Amino acid sequence: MAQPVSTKAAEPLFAARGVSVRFGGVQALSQVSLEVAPHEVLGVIGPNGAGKTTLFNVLCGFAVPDEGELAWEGRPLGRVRPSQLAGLGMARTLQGLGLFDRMTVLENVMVGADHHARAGFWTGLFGLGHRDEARLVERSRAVLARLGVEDYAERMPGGLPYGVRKKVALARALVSEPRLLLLDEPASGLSPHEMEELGGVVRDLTATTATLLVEHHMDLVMSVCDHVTVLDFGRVIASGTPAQVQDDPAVTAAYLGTPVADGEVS
Ligand SMILES: Nc1ncnc2c1ncn2[C@@H]1O[C@H](COP(=O)(O)OP(=O)(O)OP(=O)(O)O)[C@@H](O)[C@H]1O
Repeated sequence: MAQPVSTKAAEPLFAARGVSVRFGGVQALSQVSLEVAPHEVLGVIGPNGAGKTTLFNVLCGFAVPDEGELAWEGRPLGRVRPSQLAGLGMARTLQGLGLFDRMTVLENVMVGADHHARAGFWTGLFGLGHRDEARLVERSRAVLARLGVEDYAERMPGGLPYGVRKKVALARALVSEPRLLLLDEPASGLSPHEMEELGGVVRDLTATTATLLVEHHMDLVMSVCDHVTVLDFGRVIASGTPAQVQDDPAVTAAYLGTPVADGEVS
């Protein structure tokens, strides 16, 4: 097996250390560690049941690990709550898009900016000054334009094509100008063209934002990620550049369903 490499020079923006999660008798995650450096794109892959969703939930603060910790810029976060992560400058998109059907696309995106609005968007609805609100509208429209869906700003999301709704969910995450974006299967349901566009957006974001994506589509992972962490049966079995993990026999074995011997597990 190729040795896991550490080619990361920068202090990690976000790190998980020794994270373990059990569900009854199932060890969903076992001593999982990873680091996301500023401006990098980290992919998390693994076969079905490898623990990707569980890890994503821990990173978002939705699930509390039995062991291990998360750290932001080197500082342990302790017990993490989703709202706390947003305050640090972290945004996420989930597999279920979670758009509000009774709000326009633009309003859905504005909701994502509550990290910037001092009192939060809902309070802001009643208390934001005109100038603040105008700025928020402008920023939300700019993000929609960046993703090529500004023409849908006044529409309700319900009847829109899935690819458009997915971009709206991404716009809602981006409007808070996060330093770290967590994406759970961002390419699922997208056409090859939309997937390519998504890859371009994620790469462009590296100027300001680090991204961690959990993804099944290997083409996307291999083309946009700087580093990839591979899970199998809740363990990290490989990590390195896309080329390194692709050449790793433990990764091939995991995807072919061949159990990896204990000695090969890093
Ligand atoms: N709430 C739960 N209760 C019991 N077991 C669970 C629960 N959630 C996940 N598991 C188990 O934990 C393990 C990891 O599941 P997880 O959903 O994190 O994997 P995954 O890599 O996201 O899988 P997939 O690619 O199929 O979505 C699996 O064995 C799964 O059955």
